[in-house]
Amino acid sequence: MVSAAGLIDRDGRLLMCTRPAPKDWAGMWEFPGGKVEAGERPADALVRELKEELGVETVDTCLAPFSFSLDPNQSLILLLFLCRKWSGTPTPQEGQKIKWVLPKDVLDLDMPPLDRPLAAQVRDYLLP
Ligand SMILES: Nc1nc2c([nH]c(=O)n2[C@@H]2O[C@H](COP(=O)(O)OP(=O)(O)OP(=O)(O)O)[C@@H](O)[C@H]2O)c(=O)[nH]1
Repeated sequence: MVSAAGLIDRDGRLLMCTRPAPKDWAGMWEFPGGKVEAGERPADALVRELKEELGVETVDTCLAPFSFSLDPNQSLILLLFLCRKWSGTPTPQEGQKIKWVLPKDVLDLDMPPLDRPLAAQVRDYLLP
């Protein structure tokens, strides 16, 4: 199971990150996050990953469950939370690129297959 975050800034933009090599889907744009470890709660995993990957701090009550995506074998579950409150400025900690993207532009990015339907849902949710 993987937890990922749609970080939304005050202008309603989404933070997207590239996957650094040699990870799978390297160079593609994804939601920040990572694998939930054994015995870990999904929201706690995401709090940990956001600190590790971006140096931002948040708490589980600021992570709103939004949607999920499944691979064809249903062996990977990608849980997407939305988050509007954190402290610190997102700064790449693992060599990834990051950028703030307007919802209308998010589907223009090259992204892993599980992310595309989630990105479409977030876009529709955020667009007026
Ligand atoms: N973090 C993240 N992982 C995603 C997304 N979409 C997606 O298919 N994945 C997949 O979820 C899996 C776990 O992601 P990850 O590699 O970021 O996990 P991690 O940071 O714990 O990795 P590690 O094994 O290097 O410690 C990968 O197979 C990755 O391809 C996404 O938007 N964000």
